[in-house]
Amino acid sequence: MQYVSTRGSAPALDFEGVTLAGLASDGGLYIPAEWPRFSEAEIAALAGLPYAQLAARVMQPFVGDSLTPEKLLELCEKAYGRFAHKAVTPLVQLDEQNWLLELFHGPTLAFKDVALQLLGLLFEEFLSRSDARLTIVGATSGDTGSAAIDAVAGRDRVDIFMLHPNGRVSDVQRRQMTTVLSPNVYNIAIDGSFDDAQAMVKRMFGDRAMTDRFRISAVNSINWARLMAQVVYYFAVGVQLGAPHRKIAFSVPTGNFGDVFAGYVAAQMGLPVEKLIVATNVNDILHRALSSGDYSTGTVTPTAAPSMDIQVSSNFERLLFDVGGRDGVALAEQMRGFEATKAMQLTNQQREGAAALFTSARADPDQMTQAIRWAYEECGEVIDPHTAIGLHAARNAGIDPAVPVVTLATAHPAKFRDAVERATGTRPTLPTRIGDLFEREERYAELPGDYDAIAAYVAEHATPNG
Ligand SMILES: Cc1ncc(COP(=O)(O)O)c(C=O)c1O
Ligand SMILES: N[C@@H](CCOP(=O)(O)O)C(=O)O
Repeated sequence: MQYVSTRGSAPALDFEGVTLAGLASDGGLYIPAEWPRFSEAEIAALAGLPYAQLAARVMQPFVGDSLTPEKLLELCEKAYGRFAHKAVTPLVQLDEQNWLLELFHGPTLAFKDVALQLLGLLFEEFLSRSDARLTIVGATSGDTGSAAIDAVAGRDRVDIFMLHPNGRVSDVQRRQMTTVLSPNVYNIAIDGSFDDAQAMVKRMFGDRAMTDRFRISAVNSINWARLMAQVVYYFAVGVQLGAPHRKIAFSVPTGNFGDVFAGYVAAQMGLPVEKLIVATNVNDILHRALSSGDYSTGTVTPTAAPSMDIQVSSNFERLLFDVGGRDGVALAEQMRGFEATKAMQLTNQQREGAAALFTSARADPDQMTQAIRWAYEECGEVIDPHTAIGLHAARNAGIDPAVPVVTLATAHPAKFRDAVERATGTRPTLPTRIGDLFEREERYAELPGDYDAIAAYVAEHATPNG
């Protein structure tokens, strides 16, 4: 399997290459040169498989020759063996039409673990084949940070620098990152938003002074391997609900457009998807883009669903590339315009291509609270604010009642105890494995939202490659 950049000028790479590279050298994102396709019989044969086996089958076409099937299965069994639920991603029925796909049973209680537990092992495997070492630079609005840190803490040949917006993540989210005291882990609280942090991370990939000394890589969903591992649970739930003989709709709480793009990939591979519902909070650039073609940023508004407080959604570029005719040169020009003005209009081809599968909705704080309350009072389920935004969108999308609608439950409610308590009157308790989180020592640096300061900090602490 070869991967090409959405901006057309970086070299094509294989799976090992894109995993270690993270972002393409032309500033684009890597995407498979073509989508692998499963037959109906191959999809039907996934039913009933244990999660790790299903994962290895779904991912093998993307991995190609970079790993043997046996090695891929071994890594999947190791990664998903750490989940607290036997099913790894269990499905819960809410009413006749609505279902929740619980993605938060991994070590750090959010859907990010599903991909990052595997990515940590992939880094280890690929680095063991040479003398290289990695400097991972990541941005988090709360959940990627702890999941990535858990996946690489204490590993040889990797340093991780994780930027989070100071004061804009929940106290549980912050402590899940900052109480990991391994010597290869560096947490940095920056003045600014997640978007500021993500922009600085991307800039570092193009900074020769850094890339000449360090092999920079990514754990955010700009790294293709992240998305690949997220495609798996769409197939896992699909076959449980009747695929390939029945269509399924998915409602996805969305920020960086990674999770919902994984659903798009599953559809390209043959999963019968009725609709992908892109659910946003008031930081609604994606809802505006999909409903009117207007992709223009405003300032990021802090909300009770902080992990979705994002305006610049990296993976939207992958969708624009795929539905816009895969013209990297034209997209590079369009993205340059967006980077300069913070606004762009989707082309007709991009709008129509996206509309075939995507719809969108926005939830304000009241609608989010009402969705938490509905799930609690009518269905006996305690859900987190991000999941609630997805559920609000699912219940209002007007999907044919015969089609099951699966809302992705992206975080454990205990990560957002204040918001859940306000809505339900009940304060979720922390699972026992992090029950002592508030007694643990914290360590992190506080830096201005200034690229030079961040680059200097990384250069001072990272171990050079070679
Ligand atoms: C709990 C939670 N829900 C939803 C999202 C949005 O997912 P994505 O960025 O893949 O769109 C995030 C962050 O990414 C998150 O942490
Ligand atoms: N919501 C994320 C933001 C980063 O998204 P990613 O999926 O690209 O890593 C977070 O919680 O950090």
